[in-house]
Amino acid sequence: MSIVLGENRYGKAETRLVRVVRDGETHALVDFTVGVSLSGDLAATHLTGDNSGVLPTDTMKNTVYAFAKEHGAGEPEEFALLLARHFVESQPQVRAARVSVESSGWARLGPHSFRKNGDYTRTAVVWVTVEQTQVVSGVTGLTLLNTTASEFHGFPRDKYTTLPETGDRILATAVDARWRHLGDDATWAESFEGVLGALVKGFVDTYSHSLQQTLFAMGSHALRAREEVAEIRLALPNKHHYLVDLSPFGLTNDNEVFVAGDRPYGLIEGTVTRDDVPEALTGWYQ
Ligand SMILES: O=c1[nH]c(=O)c2[nH]c(=O)[nH]c2[nH]1
Repeated sequence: MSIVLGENRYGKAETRLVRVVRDGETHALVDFTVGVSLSGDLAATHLTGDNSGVLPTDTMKNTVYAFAKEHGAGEPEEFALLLARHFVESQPQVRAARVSVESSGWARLGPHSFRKNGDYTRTAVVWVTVEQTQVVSGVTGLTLLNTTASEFHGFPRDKYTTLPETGDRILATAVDARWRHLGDDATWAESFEGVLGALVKGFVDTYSHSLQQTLFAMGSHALRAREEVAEIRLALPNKHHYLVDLSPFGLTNDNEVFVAGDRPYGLIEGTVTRDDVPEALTGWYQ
């Protein structure tokens, strides 16, 4: 028996970057959380402690800030590509770089005043290897709710099933979506807004018999709306809303009073793909 080193990577997680662009009196603001992770010919440091190939994670953090000054921090995908390409091109032992950006939106209140948006986070993850580039955009925490047009029935029952069938319920979820681009040069902001709009439209316009059906409809809307997107991975928590029993108070409850459940919650996950696109790098949605 021998013990061998398996897959490994290293990097700097969650570098917090705020970049202000001063255009006279009017300022613009970008708020990114950046993750860098490198892999390649890095066995020596694990096996013998030879650090000759280990670009310090501190340097990765510094590069994020220096690039924000030198190149600006534009679209998350663009900034991530710039960083990932830099690490692969400048460090021969690095064969692949994964750079993630979480972008928090700030709504303008005045020339230099902003209010933080809490309704969702935009994300980008890029992988750059010596041969390949892959860009994945996404959104997390986009909470959507329909007060009707949702049923759930026809499911199997066993001796542990207590869930009543319903022909009218609240359907709510916090969308975690990632979509893989076919290329690496989309018009990122427009593409993001397009996918976001399509996902929301898919949720709103679908008469749902299950969150699974809604997931496929949302993914299909996104792929139909944006030809630059190859596939989309959705993770949809089912944010259950339970009818409150008002009968002890002599009151009826005709789908009007609910308790919003917290945990546990159903978690519906799936990928919606065009059937004619090249394969992704494995684990592209991670
Ligand atoms: O849309 C739903 N899908 C399920 O798989 C499920 N399971 C459950 O208990 N409620 C629901 N709702």
